[in-house]
Amino acid sequence: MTATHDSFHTLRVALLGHGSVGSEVARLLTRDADELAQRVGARLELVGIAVRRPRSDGEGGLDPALFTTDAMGLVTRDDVDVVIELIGGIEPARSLILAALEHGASVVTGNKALLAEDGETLSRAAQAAGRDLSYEAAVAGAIPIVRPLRESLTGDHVRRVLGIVNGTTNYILDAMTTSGSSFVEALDDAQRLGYAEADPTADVEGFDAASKAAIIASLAFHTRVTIDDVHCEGITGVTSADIASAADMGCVVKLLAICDRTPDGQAVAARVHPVMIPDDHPLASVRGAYNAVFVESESAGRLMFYGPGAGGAPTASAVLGDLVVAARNRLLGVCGPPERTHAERTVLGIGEARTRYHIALDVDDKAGVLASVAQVFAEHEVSISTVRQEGHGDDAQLVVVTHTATDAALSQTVDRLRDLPMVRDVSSVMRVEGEGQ
Ligand SMILES: NC(=O)c1ccc[n+]([C@@H]2O[C@H](COP(=O)([O-])OP(=O)(O)OC[C@H]3O[C@@H](n4cnc5c(N)ncnc54)[C@H](O)[C@@H]3O)[C@@H](O)[C@H]2O)c1
Ligand SMILES: N[C@@H](CCO)C(=O)O
Ligand code: NA
Repeated sequence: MTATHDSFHTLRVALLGHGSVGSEVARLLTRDADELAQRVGARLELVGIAVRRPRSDGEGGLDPALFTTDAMGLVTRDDVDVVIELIGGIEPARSLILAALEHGASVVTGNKALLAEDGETLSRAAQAAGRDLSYEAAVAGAIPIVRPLRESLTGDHVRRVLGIVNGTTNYILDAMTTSGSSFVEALDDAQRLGYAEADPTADVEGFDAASKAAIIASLAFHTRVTIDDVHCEGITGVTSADIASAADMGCVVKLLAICDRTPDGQAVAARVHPVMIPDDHPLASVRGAYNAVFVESESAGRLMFYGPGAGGAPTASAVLGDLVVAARNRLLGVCGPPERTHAERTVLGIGEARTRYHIALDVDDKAGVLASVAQVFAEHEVSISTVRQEGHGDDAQLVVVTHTATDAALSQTVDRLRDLPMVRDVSSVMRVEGEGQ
């Protein structure tokens, strides 16, 4: 028999932030109140929304009395069961989350920047309080990836996770590739559509993807990886020439987060940088603000998670999913499985990563140049996969794609190439993923 609304308990929810994601969460919590009550087994009452500036207009049809600028007062109310943090940034978000947990509330957050910087403090506080700390929205928006890594795959050995985890940069690279938009035009669109962070530097410089890589690596490899461990290069240096060069090779340029562990499982690494990937690679067809995450694990094999990685409504879906689970747990008087970061694995630097390079060199068009260039590769034990010359005379360019080598050897090779008198400029250097050794 279905319970009537009046027979339900009420759980009280406080929301911090009413921006792209917060406003959508508030809207759905209100619109779907009856259905959510059925799913949880209790009504979810939104008791306050913390905002930076006072509101009297009852934005989004909400009762103006819900809005407050006293976020700390809201999270420390004795009657709040779940706090949803959607203001972003390190402070005051960290202090608010810690205060909420200390006061007995479970916490749902989408704050990858904070989790990647100081997730350990938050998860210890949640464990000490016996409350849930959930953050599905923090990685790849709507795509369920945190829960699969934290729960579904926790009996397997994850070897590598490879993903497009930033919608803004994927949107920009896609627009530059397919419609020839400029970087600035595409970024403006991404901001207007609510994909970009409050400060879009976090997106375009790769920090947002690096935060997600740290969270993914921590969950996948059961160890603690922070933002400081992640090698990070953004897309501000990607030129239309790089995109054209990739197209000539049958590739597209994507910003990838790559998390892997050594075959013995003793060390892990996480990096974010632009790569060229072949057109027929599944990640090449991830368009617009969509995200995709590949997980390779010992027993499960290759799994792919794909979907909207940013935007108010998709991200609100992940937040509400966490909210329903946290609320059910509150009713049962339990909390979900704690994060297990028992393994203190070494985190390797970028120099030890094994990768391939695409290098474009503006060179003098004369005898012996190719031999001199090839000699530099040989000296660093970097094997060349393909080499082609484009143009002649003053326009001569050599495009070299290497086999796999350590990043340290590849970057030393590029430094030496810059010193060669017949190399006028190293016009493009980009790592290559996909087929080939
Ligand atoms: N937008 C997305 O697609 C997306 C996706 C996944 C995760 N996230 C994360 O969700 C969080 C919110 O993102 P958003 O896009 O909604 O941001 P936003 O900038 O649109 O909204 C943030 C809101 O918080 C308010 N705020 C900031 N500081 C505050 C404070 N001290 N007290 C009260 N209110 C304060 C701001 O006024 C704003 O309304 C961030 O952590 C972000 O990284 C966003
Ligand atoms: N700014 C982020 C939001 C999702 O985390 C992005 O563009 O992917
Ligand atoms: Na997610």
